[in-house]
Amino acid sequence: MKITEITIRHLQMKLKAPFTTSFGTFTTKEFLLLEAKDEAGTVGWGESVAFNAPWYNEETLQTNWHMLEDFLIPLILNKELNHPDEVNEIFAPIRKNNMAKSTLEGAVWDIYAQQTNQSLAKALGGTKDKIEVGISIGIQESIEALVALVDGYVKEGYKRIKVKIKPGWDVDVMRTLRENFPNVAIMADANSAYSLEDIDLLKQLDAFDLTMIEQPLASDDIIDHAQLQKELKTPICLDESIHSLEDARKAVELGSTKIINIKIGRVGGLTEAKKIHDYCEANGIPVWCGGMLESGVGRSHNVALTTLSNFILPGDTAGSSRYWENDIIVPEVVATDGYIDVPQTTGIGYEVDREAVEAYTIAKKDYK
Ligand SMILES: O=C(O)CCC(=O)c1ccccc1C(=O)O
Ligand SMILES: [Mg+2]
Repeated sequence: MKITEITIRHLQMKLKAPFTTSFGTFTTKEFLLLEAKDEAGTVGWGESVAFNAPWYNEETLQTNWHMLEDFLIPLILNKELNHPDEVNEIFAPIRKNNMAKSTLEGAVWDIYAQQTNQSLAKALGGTKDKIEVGISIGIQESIEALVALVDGYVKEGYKRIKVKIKPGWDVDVMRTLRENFPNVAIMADANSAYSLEDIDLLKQLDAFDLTMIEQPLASDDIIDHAQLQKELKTPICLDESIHSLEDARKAVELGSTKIINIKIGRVGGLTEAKKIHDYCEANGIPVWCGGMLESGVGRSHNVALTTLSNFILPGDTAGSSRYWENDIIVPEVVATDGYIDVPQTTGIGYEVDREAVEAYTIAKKDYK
């Protein structure tokens, strides 16, 4: 397999409803979509999950474009590749910039799956033909509004409800949810809004039988999380702090995390995501697939990854219609009773709707 042509597009899609986390509110989603073609004409797709501002991590879609254009694409274009795992090795000398790396690596995986006549899920070693999904709900105007939203999603069948928390929107919110939904799997995601000084507040969350608390402390920390986990009954799940297999190993050895949220972009691609998955499986650490408000392309990669056996907990990969009026893939990703059927056709298993892509594109550049 040899990639001979690449196109980067900058897309802008309006979210159906604003999504608020402890670090900011999204009303539209801007992202890069990467199309790669090999010498046989096979087309593969990758999505950058970097946002337009460095809130979640230090990358932005503009830094991703720079890294892809000036460093990553030149390393891959016209190079003979036998397997997508080689991309992970080729990119290794370039530090960090994981979301940029993952954008191109994902497209290579899609092409590889098609060239070997299998679904991306099978190419990754996945075993499930349907996956269990949960949903992530942003910070709302009022607790009543949140309860009404959760009620709707529970009735739709989502297998786990995650809510965003921040100082001032935490203990009362979680108590009210537990009172209203005694039998639902509920968790909280703080996106690094707390420090060890908040330990008494965080301990109050232990009363609500939460499945886990995600990334309560600093985005680059694994030391304080270990301290916090000693004092908490609720399992800690790391998101922002884990960028590689090495990070995962250190966090697990220190006792900083009992569960890991794997995001393909954050860890630099599907190969590294698989490595973290395999390490966690061998060490009794359940994983689940996080989300970054992806379009259908990124979503399809998340669906494929979630078919690996140690994705035991429901992920954040909700159906397309939870985010978009019109997604850029056909069919859209559909969640029914909290399950998504994994497509069996080759590659990502969904057709990219080129008309929709063009309609959302605000910039574009070709590389040969
Ligand atoms: O529905 C999704 O895609 C997941 C939403 C979500 O929780 C999230 C959205 C944007 C940035 C960070 C996060 C997160 O998991 O921390
Ligand atoms: Mg998170």
